[in-house]
Amino acid sequence: MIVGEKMIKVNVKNLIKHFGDKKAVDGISFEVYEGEIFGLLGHNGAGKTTTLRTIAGIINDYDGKVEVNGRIGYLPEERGLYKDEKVKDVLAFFGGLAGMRKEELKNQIEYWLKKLNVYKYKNQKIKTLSKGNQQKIQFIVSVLHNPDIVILDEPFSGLDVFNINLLKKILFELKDDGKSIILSTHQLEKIEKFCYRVLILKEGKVVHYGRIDEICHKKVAYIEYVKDGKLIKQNLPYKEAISLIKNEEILKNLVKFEVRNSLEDLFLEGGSI
Ligand SMILES: Nc1ncnc2c1ncn2[C@@H]1O[C@H](COP(=O)(O)OP(=O)(O)OP(=O)(O)O)[C@@H](O)[C@H]1O
Repeated sequence: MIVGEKMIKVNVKNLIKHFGDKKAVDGISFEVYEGEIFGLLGHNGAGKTTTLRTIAGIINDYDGKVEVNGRIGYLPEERGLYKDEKVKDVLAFFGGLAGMRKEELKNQIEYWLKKLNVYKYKNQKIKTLSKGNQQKIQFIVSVLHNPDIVILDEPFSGLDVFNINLLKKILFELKDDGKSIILSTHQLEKIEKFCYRVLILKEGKVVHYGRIDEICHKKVAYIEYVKDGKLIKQNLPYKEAISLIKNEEILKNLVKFEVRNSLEDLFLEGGSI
């Protein structure tokens, strides 16, 4: 589907997913375009992994609509490779599963191992590699078959600063090549100024959705006041907060009023605006 100039690669509409009584994802909607890095943010348990697994086709029983337009590569949160097998054999196995031809597979394995600085381990068993290097091999599994949409669940966890930067550089290259990257993280500092657009989730619901620069520049006020003996805490659009404190009763009982606009603030409070 094309909207304006942009090709939509993933279209999620009113997605709801229950696990028993637990609503893990509660009616979220968003789009991911061709050639962008899209961030899914939220604290532990916010619903990020469930959303990514649904897009990846691992979860099939859900309400709502999930349209995927292209081939998917997926780095799961729970890392798991065949630890007693050699790096090159594991990659050949997964590439084969994805339908890659022998010659192409050989070239791609070599290309990616070199790109991620792990070529020298190609004949070693997975279990002999450090955690970070095992993760790099698992990342290679997710991109080896040249997917259009790369889904990465917490791709930076377990990597040192050098490798985080290496991975970021590679993700930028993939984006410039027209791929759509969807990644999740609970570490904000890892994605600020990196993802172009983000979806912030809290308890399965969308708290913010849009361009990171717009979200950060949207003026928000955090307000605390006592009403009927209860402390009310709210994040509100700045103008709304101003008109609220024009109410004498609220002004009299005001505990805190702060103007906020950084992503970190919005993320931490998770208020609805
Ligand atoms: N297979 C499952 N069975 C039961 N409950 C589940 C299952 N998977 C997820 N949940 C619940 O759904 C909610 C959302 O979980 P999810 O893993 O999607 O969150 P998350 O944002 O990825 O968290 P984290 O950062 O900790 O990985 C949590 O309350 C979790 O306990």
